[in-house]
Amino acid sequence: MIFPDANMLAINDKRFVPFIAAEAIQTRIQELADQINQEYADRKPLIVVVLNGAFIFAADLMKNLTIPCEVTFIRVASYTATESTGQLRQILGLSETITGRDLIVIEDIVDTGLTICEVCDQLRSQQPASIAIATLLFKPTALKKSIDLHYVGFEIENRFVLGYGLDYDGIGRNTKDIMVLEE
Ligand SMILES: O=P(O)(O)OC[C@H]1O[C@H](OP(=O)(O)OP(=O)(O)O)[C@H](O)[C@@H]1O
Ligand SMILES: Nc1nc2[nH]cnc2c(=O)[nH]1
Ligand SMILES: [Mg+2]
Repeated sequence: MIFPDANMLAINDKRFVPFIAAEAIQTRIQELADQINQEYADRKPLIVVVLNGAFIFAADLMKNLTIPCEVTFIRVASYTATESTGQLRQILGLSETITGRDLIVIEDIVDTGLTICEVCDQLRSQQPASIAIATLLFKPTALKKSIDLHYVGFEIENRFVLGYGLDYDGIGRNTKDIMVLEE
């Protein structure tokens, strides 16, 4: 990945080095938004942002959308509630009726895919008209569940990344560039 202004970020014992530059991120987001603007030209999608990680990507993507759209924010509970069917993480915060709506779910990263699969399964149970996924980052070699990703910013190798919404231990979400854990 390219990065023009070399620098380094240290958090606790970890060192992160530049990986995807802010300019490259913004250029790619504009391309994704152009695609969404075309494909949803005659629809009014509901943008479903998965907090916390996706908040910066979602904001920049939405600024480049020219179609009418609404936005809502959900969170996947970090605790697990054991039910007879197995382990289920709840979706918190969804107050809208999504039945019959065209949903675009926004994630910062699809890694194992477990989070986005859970989110989509639970959204699907309320019978939306359609669900598309937009993720800024995708680690294909880490994927544990097969999932159809409609809008992918960057496919990356299986390394821990940080910045532009992504954290390490709660820190580091506020960088304009994406950094990677130094090997
Ligand atoms: O594909 P997966 O292996 O499930 O990983 C991806 C998820 O992990 C991160 O969220 P996290 O649960 O760490 O919470 P956060 O968004 O609040 O940082 C990221 O924002 C995705 O939601
Ligand atoms: N910060 C961060 N969070 C993640 N959640 C799943 N994969 C990652 C990653 O590579 N970095
Ligand atoms: Mg997340």
